[in-house]
Amino acid sequence: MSAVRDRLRLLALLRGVGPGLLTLLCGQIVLTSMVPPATAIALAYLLDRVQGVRAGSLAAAAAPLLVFAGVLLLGHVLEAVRDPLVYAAQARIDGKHRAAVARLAATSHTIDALERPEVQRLIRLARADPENWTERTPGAGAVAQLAEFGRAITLLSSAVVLAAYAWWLIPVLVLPAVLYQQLNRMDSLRWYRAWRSNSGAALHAGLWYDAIVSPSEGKDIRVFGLGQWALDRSEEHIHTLYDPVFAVAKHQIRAHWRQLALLLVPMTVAFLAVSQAAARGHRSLAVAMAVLSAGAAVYRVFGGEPRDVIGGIASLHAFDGLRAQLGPGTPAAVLEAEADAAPSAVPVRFEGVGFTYPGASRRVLDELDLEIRPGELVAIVGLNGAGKSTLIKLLAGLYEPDRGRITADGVDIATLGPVAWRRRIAVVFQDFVRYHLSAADNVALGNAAVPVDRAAVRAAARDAGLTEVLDRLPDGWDTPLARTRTGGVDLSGGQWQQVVLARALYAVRTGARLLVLDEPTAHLDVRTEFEVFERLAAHKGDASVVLISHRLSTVRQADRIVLLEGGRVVESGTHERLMAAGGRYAEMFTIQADRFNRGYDDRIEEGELI
Ligand SMILES: Nc1ncnc2c1ncn2[C@@H]1O[C@H](COP(=O)(O)OP(=O)(O)OP(=O)(O)O)[C@@H](O)[C@H]1O
Repeated sequence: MSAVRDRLRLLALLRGVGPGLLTLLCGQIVLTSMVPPATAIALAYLLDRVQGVRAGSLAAAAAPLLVFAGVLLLGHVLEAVRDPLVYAAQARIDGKHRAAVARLAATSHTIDALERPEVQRLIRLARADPENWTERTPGAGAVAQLAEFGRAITLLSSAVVLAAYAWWLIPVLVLPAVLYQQLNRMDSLRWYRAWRSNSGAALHAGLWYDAIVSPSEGKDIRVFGLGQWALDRSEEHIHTLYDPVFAVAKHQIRAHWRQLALLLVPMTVAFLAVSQAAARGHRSLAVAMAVLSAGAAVYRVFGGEPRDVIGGIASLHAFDGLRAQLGPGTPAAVLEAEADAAPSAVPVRFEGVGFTYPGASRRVLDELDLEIRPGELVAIVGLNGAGKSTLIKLLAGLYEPDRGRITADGVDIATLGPVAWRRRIAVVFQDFVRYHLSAADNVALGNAAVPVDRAAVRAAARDAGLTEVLDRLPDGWDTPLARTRTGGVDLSGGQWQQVVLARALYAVRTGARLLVLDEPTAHLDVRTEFEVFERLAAHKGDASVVLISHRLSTVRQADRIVLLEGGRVVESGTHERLMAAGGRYAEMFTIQADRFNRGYDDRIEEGELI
């Protein structure tokens, strides 16, 4: 029953093809399915006439000859239009299906689900992207399923021709043919399982292959001389993927005699019987020819591709699995409607927040209390691994606390809804994204919810100290920030940080009231960093700012400095107060200042503190 439901689901995808193209495709399939029996009948008609006319005067055979030629010609035309029609239909279905997978993945507003290997596996399988070494797509499955109806028409109409001659031809020819197709389908299923059982190898092969051809990994590959090594790894994984598939294929070729026997034995029996009847004059040669060609058609209809249907259904099942993993989610339109277009700055509080990464045992945040007041510039400092970035990810709603809550003006941000909350905040992550887009788009992506405001883009770039960099770009604002794009350029790490800072400042100019920056100045030299900090303080308006930095010389200007250790806030106050208190912050600052004065890196590692 579920097999029927799966097939109906595949057919339902054909709605995405559009009425015009679907009509053409159905027409092509139905007409193609009628060609074999029509050929059989046209042949019988022709032979009948040829037998009946005297040698030398074949004029009476002209009409049946024309009919026969017409049927053959129609078959060729239908064959020729098949590929473009199928290609267009598959492309439309697959495009819509992949968009649905992306939409489903986007309904997950936290990122913990996307970090699960099972979710990534399901996304790859559901998307069925040929780039992921997937050969069978839902589009191919849907079209193959439709084509199976065409084959059923051929089978039925050929069976009618056969039955008109002798009913016993049905069990002799049609039943073995159905069994033949069943064996084919089982073979395809085994083949598909062998293929899927090593899909992880495809992923690894792809990773090494991408590393060889990508400009970023290409640097390491060349510097460390890893080219051949990476190629060998990629080939190893390809072998892991294909060896079991080839083994199954080899076994199937060897065992193919069963199918051959099913094909040849009944066909030989039936064809001998029909030929003999014609030879003895019991039936005319014309009828015998019609029966023989209809009998052959019965077997030809099973030349289809069960793998397309199996692969397409597997992709739909993966889509269901993904939906189960990600939960129902809330439609983006509903969340958009709930979001406030012009939020105001409000106090944000971490109240007894505890957090452990899914699958990890160590608690990263533990009973953390912190208040960010409206308009305040709070710096968060701490050693590597103290949990600073985690705190920001929770603040951005990318993970939910396992204990306690984060509130905005007293309301839990979890109940505010992700869109409403994210409209209020702008975040620059340590591992920010360098979009292969123009400089202007890279800044304007700070707020995709409003139409691009060129004046705000320019102002944000100016505030981030980016104007000089942009002035030097060959195509100004429209220059793509990627060397792999025509006319594109690559920026230095520090310049990229300024672009991303401008992105966040653009978000503030267009409505965000909490600016969160995770090490926004790590790539900047000390002077530029100082300037950026000054600009930030000057241009943040009434927005609150949370800033993470390892350079304590920069954060000393913050309204308040918060030291994170052991998953909680251990010190909080202005630079002067914390220095006067002589605690951990004062110790860190003194070590850093000393190292800086001696010309070393000013970061402090664990173990340097007493
Ligand atoms: N996605 C993740 N899954 C599991 N553990 C993680 C994940 N991200 C971070 N961690 C762990 O959480 C702890 C805190 O990491 P976090 O990145 O928040 O520290 P941090 O203070 O920002 O460090 P740094 O100063 O080096 O950036 C670390 O032990 C890290 O290994």
